[in-house]
Amino acid sequence: MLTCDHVAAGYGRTAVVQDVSFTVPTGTTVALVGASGSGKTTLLRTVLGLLPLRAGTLTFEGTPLTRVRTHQRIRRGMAYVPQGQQRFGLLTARENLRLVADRYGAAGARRLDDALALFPALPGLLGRRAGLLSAGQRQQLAIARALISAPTLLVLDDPTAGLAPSLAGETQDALASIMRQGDMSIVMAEQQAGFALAQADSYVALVEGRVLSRGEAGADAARAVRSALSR
Ligand SMILES: Nc1ncnc2c1ncn2[C@@H]1O[C@H](COP(=O)(O)OP(=O)(O)OP(=O)(O)O)[C@@H](O)[C@H]1O
Repeated sequence: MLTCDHVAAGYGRTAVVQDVSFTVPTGTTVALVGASGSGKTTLLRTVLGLLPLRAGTLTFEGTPLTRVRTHQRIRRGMAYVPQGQQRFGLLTARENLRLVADRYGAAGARRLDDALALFPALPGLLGRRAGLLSAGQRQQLAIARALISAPTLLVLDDPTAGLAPSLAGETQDALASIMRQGDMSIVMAEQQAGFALAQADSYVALVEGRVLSRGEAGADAARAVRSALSR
């Protein structure tokens, strides 16, 4: 379980995220929605420890994260898929996946197969350099790589933003399947307040870095939040 309690974060003199509180109960998904620039990425980077916490508390699996660095958070079970994945572009897709799978022996090999089964296009692309994949294919590769580490908390930054509808649909199907399995907690940022908000267990809507509303997710919440955010 992740708890964000009155969290604040920003850059230089700019306060971006202010007084944000929510929890991600184990095995559930929280959709983090808000317009471009509302602070979603800033908040996610703070959860990972890539940006310092300026106020409030972050607690993961019962432990305050104040002195826990990013690599330690990852070792404790967090995985982060940033928006617009560019890393390991010179390695093939297969090498990208094996790099992670090899750390986990037989379990890693099994999880690699499971991850490939979620993304029908990936098996045919394994020999291609990651840098030559399309943005959507690279996004799928990045999610697959994160899944192989069997995280307890998967943090996804707008995983379908800017993707062609067919690839966005495939990625959404895979994410919906992961959510249904309920093996991990998920925080998923989304600008469009669409798929994530409809499918998640709960949501947090941000406006200018502050919580506009939060509650149970679902189709009704998606409609209400879209209407509130467009005002
Ligand atoms: N490195 C940085 N230095 C200074 N300001 C930044 C930096 N990164 C982001 N910002 C500012 O912080 C604010 C929030 O940005 P953030 O990327 O968190 O928003 P977002 O909700 O994730 O947007 P999007 O949906 O477009 O990804 C914006 O005003 C942005 O200009």
